[in-house]
Amino acid sequence: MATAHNRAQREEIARVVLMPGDPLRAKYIAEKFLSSLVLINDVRNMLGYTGMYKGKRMTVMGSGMGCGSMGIYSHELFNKYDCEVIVRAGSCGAYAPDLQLKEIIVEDSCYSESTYARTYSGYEGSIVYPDEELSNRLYAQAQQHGALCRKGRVHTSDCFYYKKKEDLEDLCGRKGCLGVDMESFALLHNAAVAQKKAAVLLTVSDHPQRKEKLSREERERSFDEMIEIALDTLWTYAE
Ligand SMILES: O=P(O)(O)O[C@H]1O[C@H](CO)[C@@H](O)[C@H]1O
Ligand SMILES: O=c1cc[nH]c(=O)[nH]1
Repeated sequence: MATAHNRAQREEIARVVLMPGDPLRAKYIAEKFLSSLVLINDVRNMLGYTGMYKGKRMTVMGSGMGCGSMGIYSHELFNKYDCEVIVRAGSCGAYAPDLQLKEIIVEDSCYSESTYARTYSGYEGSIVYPDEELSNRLYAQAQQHGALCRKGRVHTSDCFYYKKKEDLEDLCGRKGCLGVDMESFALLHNAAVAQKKAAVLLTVSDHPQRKEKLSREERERSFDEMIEIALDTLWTYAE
């Protein structure tokens, strides 16, 4: 079948998918954690692999950056490839002052001012939710791994760089967002519309208030704890 953005045939993609933003992180994950690997997509270098994890079939594929890119890939995975479960494993910036670098957030909701959902489906709300059961399983798995982890709301922004200073009192204080990423809103909304399951795990990579951040190499390769939590949780849904 293939699409304009994905050369995989339907049967080459598993029903459960792990999606980091960075396609090179997808390659790293696939090569480190999966066996019997097959490269199933490299259109636009958005690398995707299908392989075995602890005896079950899974796909790992990049989403790219921003709601536009995540919107395309997750739409196709849910609606053209019949995927049932997608977990995003990404990096995020911290808003909550007491978050630590490398701390993990399991999203319980996502706020955005993005027009993505309105454009996609006519949804007028600014908050979307993950699949509750999937999210609870991610959190339980994080606790089993002994990870430094908290559950909470995340802001999905269309901007990584801002000319106007972010209103942290509004985003963190009033709206209750622990941190910020750029894709969760599109993934969770697409899943809700398709009546499929999606959830998000994020590792804190930047803490602007504390002037702390991870290096480029750390963003590509140091998220093993989050990745294992995501894979072990997806395993419970895999065939
Ligand atoms: O690490 P990933 O998953 O790409 O996520 C975050 O990192 C990128 C910005 O550096 C954005 O895509 C943001 O959502
Ligand atoms: O969206 C993001 C991701 C990582 N760090 C940020 O500051 N923002």
